[in-house]
Amino acid sequence: MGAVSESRTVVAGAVIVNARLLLAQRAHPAELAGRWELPGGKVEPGEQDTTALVRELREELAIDVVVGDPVGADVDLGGGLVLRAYRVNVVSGTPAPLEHSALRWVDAAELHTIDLVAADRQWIPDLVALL
Ligand SMILES: Nc1nc2c([nH]c(=O)n2[C@H]2C[C@H](O)[C@@H](COP(=O)(O)OP(=O)(O)OP(=O)(O)O)O2)c(=O)[nH]1
Repeated sequence: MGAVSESRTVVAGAVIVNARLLLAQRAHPAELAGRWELPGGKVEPGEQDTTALVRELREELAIDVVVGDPVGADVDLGGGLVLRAYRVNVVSGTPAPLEHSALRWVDAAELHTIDLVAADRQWIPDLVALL
């Protein structure tokens, strides 16, 4: 009941190691392909954000993470989607681009110049503060 009016959360993870942030290059859809994002995906109905983010990063990157604090503010993507980022710590595995075109580690300077997915640009100051 009421499903059409409820928003769906997209969770995204900020993996930071040695003052570099892990970005993933989208392979699809066409309008986002080639642009860089924080890896993650949609929270399933009834699923916790943290559970969803652990699941998504296992599926997309083959890593196990512990989810930490939120990063920045939620971003309204339109179409009933709300985007939310969390800091995550890798507990096992090495990130591999299982569902993305490529992965890249960026420092604060590179974060300003890379072609981020538009919604993620709002988090640049928050992410730079963590780098
Ligand atoms: N994962 C992720 N998605 C983002 C980011 N920024 C942003 O606008 N998006 C958008 C793109 C998509 O419209 C939506 C997430 O879709 P997705 O394709 O990653 O989700 P998913 O893995 O659950 O895939 P699916 O159910 O659609 O097949 O959020 C981001 O930083 N990370």
